[in-house]
This record gives sequence, C-alpha cells and structure tokens, in this order.
Amino acid sequence: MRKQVIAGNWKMNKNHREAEDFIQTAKNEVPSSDQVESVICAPFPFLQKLVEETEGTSLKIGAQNMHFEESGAFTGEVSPVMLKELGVEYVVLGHSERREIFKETDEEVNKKVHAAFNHGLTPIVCVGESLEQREANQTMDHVEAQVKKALEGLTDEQSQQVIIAYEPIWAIGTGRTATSEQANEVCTHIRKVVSDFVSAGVAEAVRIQYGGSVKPANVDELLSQSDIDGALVGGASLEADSFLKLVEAGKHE
Ligand SMILES: O=C[C@H](O)COP(=O)(O)O
Repeated sequence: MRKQVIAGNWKMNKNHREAEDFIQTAKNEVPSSDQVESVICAPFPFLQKLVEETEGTSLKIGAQNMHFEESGAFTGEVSPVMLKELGVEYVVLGHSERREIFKETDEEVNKKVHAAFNHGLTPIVCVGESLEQREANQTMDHVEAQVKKALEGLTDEQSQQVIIAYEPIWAIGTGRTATSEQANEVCTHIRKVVSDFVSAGVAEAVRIQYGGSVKPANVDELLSQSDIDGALVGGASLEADSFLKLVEAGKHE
C-alpha cells in the first residue's frame, strides 16, 4: 500500500499575510496519518516562516524549484544547500511552467534530482505532454523519455523515493481535468517505465501523483485509480479549506 501524497503548489501567488493565514488554519488540521502525506510548496520568500510555523505538525514544506549547484555565480538562483538549511523537505522539479517558460531541459531536471538527493530533499518530478503531443499520440513516448532522463544515474533506493507527478499540460489551470481513466492510463505506463528502467520492486513502491485542475469535486475519483498515489494541486491548494478537503480524500484512499 503506497502512502498518498497531496502537495499544494502555490506557484507565484499569495502575500506574506495570506501565506501565514493559510498555515495557521491548515497546520493543525492536517492529519498525522499512515495514509497521507501533506506538503505545501510555497514561493521562496515564505519558506523560512512556513517551516518554523509547521514544526512538529504533519504539514511539510517544499520549494517549487532550485538550482543544481551548491553555490556560485548564478544570479537570482537558490541552491539546494540553502533550502536544506531552512528545513525545507521537498522540492518540485521540472514543472511544465519551468520547462516551457524558463526552458528547463530534461538534463537540467536530472541534475536537479541528483542535487536534491545529495542534500536530503525529496524531489517531486513533473512530467506531462502538451495538447499537440496528445493529439499526435505521442503522450506515452514523451512521458517515458522524461521519466527515464529524470531517473538517470540514481540508485534504486533514490528512484523509489522520487515522487513523480504526471501533469498533462493541457489540464493545468484550465479547468479541463484529464478523465480519471486518461490520468490512470499514463500513470500505469509510468509505473511500467520505472519497472523496465529500474526494477519491478521500485515501480511497485514509487509514488505517482496526478496534477491538472484537481479539486475537491474530482479528487476522490482520481485518487481511487490503481496507479494514482496523490495529487499535485495548483489553484485548489490556495485556500486552506479546499486543500484540507484534498488531504482528507487522500486519507481515505
Ligand atoms: O503544480 C500544479 C499543477 O500545475 C496543477 O495546477 P492546477 O491545479 O491549478 O491545474
């Protein structure tokens, strides 16, 4: 039985007060549970405060990106060492917005995954196809290539700890969710890719999230699918009530 992971990705939203209000409401409501792990991935300026506020609770804090180098002349970047020092535990890597807008490559994502493990951070690695790729029947090949490159050079144990987030780009922030069957079909394929590329044991244990317009109204059906082990949520993670409903759904799977 895999533990569900419900991760909120706030993207570039909220001010300090709003972040604080969210955490005050959510931190004691998030259950300590064997069934579900709860994470909020916040903008860099809020991380220190959020880590402090959630200490001793079951709500964990993640970043939304980082550089793969420990330090150096990389103006505007944040290193894994800095995140670890703050007490951040997770980091979203290779989100489609990073890949599309900031031109991140599969190679960079792989370097970041290695850097995350070198510094004790759990990577949430995003993969997913565009609408054009889906319509051209390239979804499975595209996602397979992204997963293999992300896991390249990892030990089996590290591969098992990676959280893979399948996010079809056409379903992100559009209100257009993949059907639970569409989402599960790709997540099942990802598990097979991990099985062939790493091992059957790792594939059985690795957690695969779905992301793309997940909300309280559709989360139960998505999480009930055989190969979906949680959700990476943008819009519906911005309000504490809504995030808590998603966590509650994860607890019941
Ligand atoms: O990281 C989260 C995803 O990009 C999904 O965003 P969304 O739930 O607003 O569609």
